[in-house]
Amino acid sequence: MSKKNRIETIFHNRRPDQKIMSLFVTAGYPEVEKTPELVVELTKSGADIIELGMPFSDPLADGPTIQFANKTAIDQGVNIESIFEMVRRIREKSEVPVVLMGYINPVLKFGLNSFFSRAAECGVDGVIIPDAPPGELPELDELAAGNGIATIYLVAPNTPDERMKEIDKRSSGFVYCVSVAGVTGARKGAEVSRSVTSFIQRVTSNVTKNPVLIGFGISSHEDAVQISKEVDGFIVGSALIDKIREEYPASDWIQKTADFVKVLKIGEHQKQVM
Ligand SMILES: O=P(O)(O)OC[C@@H](O)[C@@H](O)c1c[nH]c2ccccc12
Repeated sequence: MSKKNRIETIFHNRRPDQKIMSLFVTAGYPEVEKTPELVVELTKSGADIIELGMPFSDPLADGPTIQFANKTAIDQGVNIESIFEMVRRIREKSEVPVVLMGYINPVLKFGLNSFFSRAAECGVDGVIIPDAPPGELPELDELAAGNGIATIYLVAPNTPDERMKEIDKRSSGFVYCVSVAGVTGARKGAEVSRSVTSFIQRVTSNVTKNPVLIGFGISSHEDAVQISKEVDGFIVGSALIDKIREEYPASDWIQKTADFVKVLKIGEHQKQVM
């Protein structure tokens, strides 16, 4: 992969005690025109990586919050081409690593070859395609690598050790550790922390080449700190979208969302002493 990949740079430059925070938003939610501005503001509030969801009508791994965001975006006509345009606009203002996250069908329909070359042109740094298991589409890995784009694969509690090693080998950028079996969605803190410790130990002993980010169900700074202790950082999606949904369409919805992100990153207390 090319040296300039922004995801690599982020992990390379981070301080030893710093947890990388990746935020997921559905491209075009709540408004197509606002996605670039929202992303730039999230970055100013501490997002280290942005995952842009490519909305799909049948999002198998997603819970109600992201399904709702998907539907809102699709109803506004969001498609892969318009998402590339959003990334291009983000790049006018920010060097934040952008990962496109979505399902394989629309990508295949767009054409793998043109998908990866256009993605690279617009400044995309990585892809997460949960229903394209590592090894099943070798041309996807080749095209991504050829265009300097990281392929981020997922490990889950039901992934055997040997498979985790294989996933690590085939991944670049980072490995996405899905903390619980099930779909995306904010969960209560206790539920997040209880069952995952031994799973995380298994992940950190099998995934040795790539950094590991953990996601699914994180909704507060406290959850994030606790669950990411042994890994390189964390991912938040549904809780952020819930927040946007709560604030939108008041005129200050972006600012309110950005404030929520500051607290997610550093905690309520630190925010007050800043
Ligand atoms: O929403 P949560 O529970 O905070 O989880 C992150 C998640 O939203 C994001 O990374 C994601 C959105 N759709 C997915 C599908 C599969 C895996 C991960 C995802």
